[in-house]
Amino acid sequence: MSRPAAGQGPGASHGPRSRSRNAPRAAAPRPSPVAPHTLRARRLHAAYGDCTALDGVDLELPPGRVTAVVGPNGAGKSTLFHCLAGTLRPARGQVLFGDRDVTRLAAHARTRLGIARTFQQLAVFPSLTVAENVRIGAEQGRLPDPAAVARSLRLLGLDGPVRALPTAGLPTGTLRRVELARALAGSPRVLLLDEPAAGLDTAEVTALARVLRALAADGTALLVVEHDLDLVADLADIVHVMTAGRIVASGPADRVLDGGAEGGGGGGA
Ligand SMILES: Nc1ncnc2c1ncn2[C@@H]1O[C@H](COP(=O)(O)OP(=O)(O)OP(=O)(O)O)[C@@H](O)[C@H]1O
Repeated sequence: MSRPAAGQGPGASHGPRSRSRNAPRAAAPRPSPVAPHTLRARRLHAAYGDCTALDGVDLELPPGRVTAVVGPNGAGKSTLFHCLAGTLRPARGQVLFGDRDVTRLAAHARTRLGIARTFQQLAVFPSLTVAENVRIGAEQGRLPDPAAVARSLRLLGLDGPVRALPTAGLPTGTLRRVELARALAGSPRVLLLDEPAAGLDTAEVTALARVLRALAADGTALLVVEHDLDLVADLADIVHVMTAGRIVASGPADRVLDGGAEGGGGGGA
């Protein structure tokens, strides 16, 4: 995702150094238009003591697209995820939601704006039923829409008898669906997914991919931080490879993942 620095891009050394006053004015470079609900990280830096976790990361999550971040352990994926979700404040850089700077906005306030997340370590309330857990998502989200609870339960196949069961003791695959349904019940515009396939079997991963594709087709922006490269290849419109706190390659999955992303490689950006 690296971009040429100002003055270093293609053609930067060409053209006259000065031009006559009457020469036609070249069109001023315009910032590319940003869709109103695009979540963006700009030049993010984060550190834990002496350990640099993010070293100038740029990322864009456009509506209707699945964006994946992959890379070896310790690359900085979770740190980036936390900065986007609002559970970690970067040392430098910005997080923008459309034109709004949300860098200093707490996680719950971002959820209200429509930035929802799931957790790598499942975080459902064990004594509450499936439906009660999902209802919490509707209350905390962008729109307090009671119909969204039923819709989310249906989308995730949780609208049968399981909806009335306490979540304690339910299998991991079901709990992942509960988490996702809870996030969706708030009608988010952006969905941040931290290892959504962890602990799922092949059939569950296939079903998950189908749901996530449908959400993107409906206009939701998705971020998937994931070790399951088959899922990433199947799902992502664009893949960013992180190593040592930087994005070192970006592009379509078939190009980027050929380089062996989990080993820290990756194709050309
Ligand atoms: N709480 C913490 N305290 C100190 N160092 C941390 C902490 N969390 C992460 N780090 C360090 O920051 C760097 C980035 O870690 P991060 O968890 O963001 O990477 P990751 O790509 O998500 O790794 P994984 O795939 O293992 O989850 C690593 O060097 C890690 O050891």
